[in-house]
Amino acid sequence: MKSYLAAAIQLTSVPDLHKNLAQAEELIELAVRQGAELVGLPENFSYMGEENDKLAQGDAIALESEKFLKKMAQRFQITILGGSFPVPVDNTGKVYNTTLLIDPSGQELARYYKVHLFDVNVPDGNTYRESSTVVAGTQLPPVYFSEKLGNLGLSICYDVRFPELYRHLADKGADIIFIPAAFTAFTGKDHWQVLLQARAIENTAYVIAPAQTGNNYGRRLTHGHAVIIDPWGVILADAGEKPGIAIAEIKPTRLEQVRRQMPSLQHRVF
Ligand SMILES: O=C(O)CNC(=O)[C@H](CS)NC(=O)CCC(=O)C(=O)O
Repeated sequence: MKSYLAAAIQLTSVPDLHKNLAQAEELIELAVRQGAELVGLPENFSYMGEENDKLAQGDAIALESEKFLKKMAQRFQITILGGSFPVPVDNTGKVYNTTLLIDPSGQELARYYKVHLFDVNVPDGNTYRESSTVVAGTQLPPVYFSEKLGNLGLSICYDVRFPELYRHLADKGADIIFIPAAFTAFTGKDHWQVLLQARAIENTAYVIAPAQTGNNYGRRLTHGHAVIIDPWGVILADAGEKPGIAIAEIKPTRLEQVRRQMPSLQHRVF
């Protein structure tokens, strides 16, 4: 593994596929100009909208999103995580909430279907029933072993509340964990940063957390603050509340140092 720059992209995705891809492309290009070699996009980067509209356009969103990711990876010679997008599941009328990791040649390296679905009545009055349109994945997420970039672990958004999933990634050797999200503004203000720092600290791993921000549609407000966190839990970059990027250096020497200073992964009893 070498030292390199990684970027977490922050978007306000809306119910307009092509507009979202154009916004994403601009920010990917900005990250690449600043030297990023690994770039992550947030959950539902290509479409945020009413569940029924998302389903109705499911095939087009899935196809265009995957094509877009491959095109960006090849054009800019980067490894890219397509935070998530819906992929229709045969004979169900539903989709998998899917994240894809693509290499600079456009090859798919890893794929994960979100396991934990956000079926929550948020105390601000908004109700979420992700399971009404999404089929839960049944497999733990993969770790992709990259000689250059380190071992890259995948996850999506609400997963962040389930530490056992990240222990699995740590057991598999994850050095860098992706947590792309569309966190609600209401839960995000109290939970987002704390949960992300906890996952970084307890697994002594970098966390790259691309995010949705602002008013995506209707009353849907997302928290923003795409961040990159180091294995000690320090926030290296924070995109704030507007669309933009968080960019920071990923360093193998820092990983080794923190794992020497705090060898908690080696002290596990259970
Ligand atoms: O709504 C959409 O259009 C797209 N889907 C999402 O944003 C997903 C599923 S509803 N959001 C989350 O998982 C938020 C989790 C969260 O906010 C928390 O854990 O507090």
